Parts: sequence; structure tokens; C-alpha cells
Amino acid sequence: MTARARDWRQGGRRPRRSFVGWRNRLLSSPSVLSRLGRLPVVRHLARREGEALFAIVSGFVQSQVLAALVELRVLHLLMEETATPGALAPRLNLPPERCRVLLQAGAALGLLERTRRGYRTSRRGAALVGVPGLEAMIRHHDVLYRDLSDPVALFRGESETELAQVWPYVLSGQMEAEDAARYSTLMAESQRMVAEDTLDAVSLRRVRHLMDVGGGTGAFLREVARRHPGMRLTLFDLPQVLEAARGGESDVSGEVDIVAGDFRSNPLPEGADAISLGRVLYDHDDRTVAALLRRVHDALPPGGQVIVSEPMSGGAWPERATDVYFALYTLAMRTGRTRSADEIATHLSEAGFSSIRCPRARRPFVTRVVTATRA
Ligand SMILES: CC(C)=CCC/C(C)=C/CC/C(C)=C/C=C/C(C)=C/C=C/C=C(C)/C=C/C=C(C)/C=C/C=C(C)/C=C/CC(C)(C)O
Ligand SMILES: C[S@@+](CC[C@H](N)C(=O)[O-])C[C@H]1O[C@@H](n2cnc3c(N)ncnc32)[C@H](O)[C@@H]1O
Repeated sequence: MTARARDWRQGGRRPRRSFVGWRNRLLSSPSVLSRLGRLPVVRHLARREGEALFAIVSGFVQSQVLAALVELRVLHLLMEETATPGALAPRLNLPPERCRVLLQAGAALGLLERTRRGYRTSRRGAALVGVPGLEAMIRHHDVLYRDLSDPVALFRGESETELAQVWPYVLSGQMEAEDAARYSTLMAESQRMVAEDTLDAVSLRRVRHLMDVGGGTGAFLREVARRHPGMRLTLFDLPQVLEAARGGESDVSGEVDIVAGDFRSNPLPEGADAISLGRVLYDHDDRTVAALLRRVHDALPPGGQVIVSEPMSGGAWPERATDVYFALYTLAMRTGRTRSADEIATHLSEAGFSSIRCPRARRPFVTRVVTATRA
């Protein structure tokens, strides 16, 4: 029995002669690949395909080099100075030869530059250090990678995942104050780029009072206040999370009304003419999202606007950042889902919203926005 017939017997689609099938059979033959790769016109394409495949195959190894560079603060150390592996090794507590391998790998990834005098941080490495919250997120990836260590079990839904414990509010609505503080810092740092892209995509000129539901420690509202002085602002989140919004340097209680509550069990406060949901929906299952959007709808006046902002699946145009990274991240969390803008639009329409818009995303790996109006 041929492999194709066997796949079909095991539940695949009935084999059908098609151009795509013919092309794929041709390209999966090593001898054809080798002969095609020698043709002048195809050679360039073959090399590009090979490079793309190699990048997928080796992605985890690249991420682990990045993790070591971040953990050892190499990008910070080489920001101002150029160093040889021999000089840097004792400071990193690494054997010199292994330090050389790390620095050379960092240079190959474009995060370091190699000069005649040694290695130093490159433009890309400096930008990485400058992206708020990125290093913290990279360090937090150890949990994600442990959850992905048996990917088939993850896809079958058979593995217990650690990420589900990292964000406990999602499973139980409960959270210890210590968890809340750790989690809120990670979120607040990475919120800056989300806020920038959201506020570039949406006009709040006509909004008088904005309520940010699931707004964490208020990082989004702080950026709104900066761009729209005088706008009334309300922050709604779980009580444990709001403790962090009241204390320390991120205190927003002076400029923002703070309302504690659980959107799963209480209606939302009324009064705002716009409600934002930043990185909230993808934490939750469809039932919770549908109920939350109905509550948002009920809390808004006619003409009121809802703004959903989070990384979204590319839908019909699958996208690497969201359909690989965020889709698996939310899968490992076990409660939520990375939805496409179309899926979110359907939820909004079912909750009673109209005039649904999806402005073009500047950086889909940071966020995408969908807005809608209560009729
Ligand atoms: C000045 C000179 C000398 C030259 C100029 C040359 C020039 C133009 C250089 C360009 C430099 C430049 C401006 C670079 C900028 C780079 C930027 C802004 C890069 C941004 C990268 C952002 C990244 C990679 C973001 C990653 C975000 C991640 C991984 C977020 C993860 C979030 C998660 C998992 C959230 C989870 C939430 C939950 C729990 C699901 O609810
Ligand atoms: C991924 S965070 C996003 C925080 C912030 N909007 C941001 O983008 O940085 C999700 C937020 O939703 C809040 N949240 C989750 N479940 C909630 C609930 N049942 N009621 C109120 N807030 C909730 C969490 O506490 C958390 O602050």
C-alpha cells in the first residue's frame, strides 16, 4: 500500500489527482530537489526555501542562545565596550571556549557585532534592550518552553502546563497578592508598545470617559492620560491586581478612578462612553468572552465604543507571530485562544455591536485592534 493510500485509510482525505499533489510529490523527492537546485533560475528559490526551512528547524536553538545572552546580561555588558571571549569569560563565569561559541552565535544572530578587537552589542541587540519588558518576557519563556517540551501531548491536551499556574486568575479568578505583583510587572512593562500601537490605530478625540477593563496596573490609561489630558479615566480589574495600581511608582490613583470587580460575576460600572479591553479576551474561552462582551455592551450608552486590542490570528492569512507564538502560548495557558479579527468581530456582533472596524495593524506581533459601536 502506498503512503498516500495508508494516510487516507487512517482518516486523511481521499487521494485525488491535483496540481498541488503533483507539485508536492515532485518537491518531496530528494533527487528532483537536487536536480532542480542546480537549474540557474530555480537555484535562488531553492536556496531561499532551504534557508526558510532551516530557520524553522533551528528556531528553538536560536531562542536558547538569546536566553543565555539575556540571562548573562551580555548585551548590557557589551553596550559600551568591545571585549574578546577570553576577557569576558571570567566575568560571565564561562570557560573561554564556550564563551567564544556564545559570542559568535550572538553575532550570527545579529545581536552582537564582531570587530577586529572582539565583540560588542549591535544595533539590533541595543534595540532588544530598549524594548520595554522584552528581556523579562524572554526570561519568562523558560516556563513556556517547558510546556512545549512534548508538543504532541500539548496539542492532544494531555499535558499539565505550568503556564496555567503562572496566570492563576484565568483558571480560578483567584490570585495571591505576590503572584499579582509579579504578573502585573511583566504585563505593565510590555503594555507600552501595545498602548502606542492601539492609540495610533484608534481616535479617542470624541471620547469623554474611557474605562479600561482588565487594565492591570493602569499602564494603558497612563498613556491615554498623556495623549488626552482631561479625559476621565476608570480602571477596572480584580482587587488583588489593583493593589499594585495603588502602590509604588506605578500609582495611578491620582489621575484614574479605580474600581475593583470581577467581570465574570458582576456587571460592569456604567458611565464611560468608551471601554477598552487590552489583552483580555485571549485569556478566556468563548463563553466567558461572549458574556463579557454583553456586559461591555450593557455598560455603554448608545453610540458608545468598545476597543479590543490584543495579538490576533491572521485568520485566512496565517501569520507567524500570532498563529505560532501567541496561539501556542494561549494553548499552553489552557483557558484562552488567539482569535482572528473576524472571530472577534463575530463575538462583537453577537453581543449587539455594529460598525465593526479593524484598522491595519502596524506591528501584528505587538497588537491588532478591533473597534465597534453600541447601536
Ligand atoms: C540611531 C542609529 C545609529 C541608526 C538608526 C538606524 C535604525 C533606523 C535602526 C532601527 C532601530 C529601531 C528603532 C529598532 C526598533 C525595534 C523595535 C521597536 C522592536 C520591537 C520588538 C518587539 C518584540 C520583539 C516584542 C515581543 C513581544 C512579546 C514576545 C510579547 C509577549 C507577550 C505575552 C506572552 C503576553 C501574554 C499575556 C497573556 C498571559 C496571554 O495574557
Ligand atoms: C493579560 S492581562 C492584560 C493587562 C493589561 N490590559 C495589559 O494589556 O497590560 C489581563 C488582565 O485581565 C484581568 N482579569 C482577568 N480576569 C478578570 C476578571 N474576571 N475580572 C476583572 N479583571 C480580570 C487580569 O487581572 C489582568 O490584569
